[in-house]
Amino acid sequence: MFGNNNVMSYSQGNMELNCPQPMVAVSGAFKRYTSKSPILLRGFSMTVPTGAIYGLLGPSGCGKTTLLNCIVGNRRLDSGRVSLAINKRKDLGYMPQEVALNEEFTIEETFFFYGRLFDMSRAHVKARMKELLTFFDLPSEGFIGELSGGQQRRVSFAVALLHNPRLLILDEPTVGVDPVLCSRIWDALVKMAFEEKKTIIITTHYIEEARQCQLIGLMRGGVLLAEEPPLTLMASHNCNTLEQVFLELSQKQHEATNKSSEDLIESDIDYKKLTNQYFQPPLISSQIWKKSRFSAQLFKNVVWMKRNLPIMMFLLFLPFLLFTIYCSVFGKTPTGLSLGIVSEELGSMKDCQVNSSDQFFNYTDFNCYFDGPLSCLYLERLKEHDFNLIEFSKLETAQTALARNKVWGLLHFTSNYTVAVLERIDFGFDTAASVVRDGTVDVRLDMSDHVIGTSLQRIILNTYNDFIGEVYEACGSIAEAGKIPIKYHDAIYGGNEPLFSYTTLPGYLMSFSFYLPMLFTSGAIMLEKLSGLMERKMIAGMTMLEIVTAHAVVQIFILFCQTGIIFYTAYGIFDNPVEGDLYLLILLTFVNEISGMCYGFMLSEIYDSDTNCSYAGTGTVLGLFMTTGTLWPMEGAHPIMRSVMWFLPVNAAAISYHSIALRGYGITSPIVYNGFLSTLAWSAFFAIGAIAINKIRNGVR
Ligand SMILES: Nc1ncnc2c1ncn2[C@@H]1O[C@H](COP(=O)(O)OP(=O)(O)OP(=O)(O)O)[C@@H](O)[C@H]1O
Repeated sequence: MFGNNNVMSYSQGNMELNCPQPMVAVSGAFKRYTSKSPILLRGFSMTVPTGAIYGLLGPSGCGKTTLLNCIVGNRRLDSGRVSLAINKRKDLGYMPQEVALNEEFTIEETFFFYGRLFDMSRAHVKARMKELLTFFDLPSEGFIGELSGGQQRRVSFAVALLHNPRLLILDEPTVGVDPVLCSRIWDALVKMAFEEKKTIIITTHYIEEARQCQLIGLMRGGVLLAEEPPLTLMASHNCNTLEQVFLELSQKQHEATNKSSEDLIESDIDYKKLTNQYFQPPLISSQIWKKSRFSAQLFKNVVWMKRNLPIMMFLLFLPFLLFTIYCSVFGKTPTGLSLGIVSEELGSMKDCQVNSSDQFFNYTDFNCYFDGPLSCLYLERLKEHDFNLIEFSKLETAQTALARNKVWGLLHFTSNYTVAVLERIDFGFDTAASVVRDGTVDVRLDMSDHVIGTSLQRIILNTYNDFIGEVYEACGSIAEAGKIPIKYHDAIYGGNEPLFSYTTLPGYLMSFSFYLPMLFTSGAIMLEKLSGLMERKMIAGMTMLEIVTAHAVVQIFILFCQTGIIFYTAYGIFDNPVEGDLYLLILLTFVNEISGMCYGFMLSEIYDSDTNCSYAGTGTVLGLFMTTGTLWPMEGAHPIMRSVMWFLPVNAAAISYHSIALRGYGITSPIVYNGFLSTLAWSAFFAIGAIAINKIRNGVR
């Protein structure tokens, strides 16, 4: 058929205008997008006979594309009926207004993708492709994204014809096509309708090219103004052009209603009363899952990954990068902190190095012997904690340094410190208040940083405890007599000196492993939605289940790689503790990733804009991150928040992970299996939510 310019002339009398079953019949159609948006169809009716070319004309924005979408079952009418003489999607060829093709595909891959979708054999696709490429004057090689706009539209047109459908719906097919090719296309359409009894519905803004249609439907204000052959229309209105006819009919409608088309659309009618007759779209129930369509979508996903290697590398490198940064910088005890020292009993801290035990430091009155004054001994113990001790001769200067953050803390010893400490030990209950005061180390801290401040408090106190124990020993007692009478036994979990990063790793890992799949999934689905690819594939018969399962296959492959990289970084390169079963941790991470993926699906169903979708995703994960114990333990939260946090996604998984990794609990522990159950329940909730939203918004498929 294509490439043959010897087109037969075709008159309006050849179609089956009075055939018993028209190819497309729309009756009493009502449609608006939201309760606040204008009514686009107000009891609209049209009849398209089998074997006709039907030109649907109307001003821009009057709802032509919306109507076509309702005919092909991509959108639901609010009320009214669409009847089709076909019942298989394979019999429908649809060319949307936008190009809606994968830019990463080559021309050949595009044909094979749609061929596979329609279950065509490879040889058949090849033969049709050759024919169509010649007809549309297209190159046989090259990426879609590298073709000109006009060439892309022609590929889009050719794809609609690939499977030789009985009903063709073409939304502005001749935009961007040169006049010569345009005339060839119209010849071919006429021939398809005449010889092959194909039915074609076409919208166009070039009203005069619609002369070649057998029937013209003039749409305005949500209704059909006329539905007649073009010559009849022109004759009955005494006009030479279709454009004049359209203007005249619009004028008449305006005068009859005394309203502009916009006013008409927004007229105050009781919409709910009018829209109580809903009929299922005829092409709605295609087979829910078909191997050929699934494999077409999987093929598309694999090609996308191959053509977007930098993004793929980034997705794999990102976990390594983030966990390397986390394990290198997060949760370690702060070191090298500057501490100011004012010791009035020393001329200078250098005096601590002078060993003159025979004169000053031999406290024979107390039977105690030291290498230097007691402030020296305490400072020696503090130095073991990697402090940078800075000596100040005056308290005022030291306080100024503290105020200017030159030091994080300030320790002040009185001139009588050593003797006062020893007198206090010696006199016990009889110690004078002035002695207690002289034997006290005055500590001033900069607590603006909670972690540094509490770390300093802990070290200063623990070091004092050890120091005073040594003093007691030197005075002939036992160390414990001087120390705070509390004995810490070895910690049952977490070691005696746990790093903060050990505690926070579960929350961080769970938040991150939820976030990445959510981002990738919502991004991939939004990309398809916004480019019109999703609609086009679904009109061709692909189901949401096939799209989701094909995506899940790819996503699970990526998740395997990412999980491996995360665990290798956290436990192979860095030495984070694992008391329990490593495989259980990996399984929990994987389940959590699946939950993130399902959340990504749900978000992509809720939002129509990728920006809103990624804001919502990032926002929720940031919120969840706060509740996972990464930044602060849940036990410190407000009681209401504390009771809610248990039911949030990611949180139970993080708690479960914590117990496996740091306490060595197994799957039989309630805290562990609750983490699994909660994550699985959330996955199910997100998946069901995604399906429900999809059905509510787009109709059952
Ligand atoms: N998904 C949507 N949600 C809300 N409004 C929409 C949606 N799609 C289209 N519209 C609005 O519905 C109206 C009709 O759009 P439609 O694309 O059906 O018109 P059209 O007649 O095909 O226009 P054109 O000839 O310019 O392509 C427009 O005002 C459009 O903004």
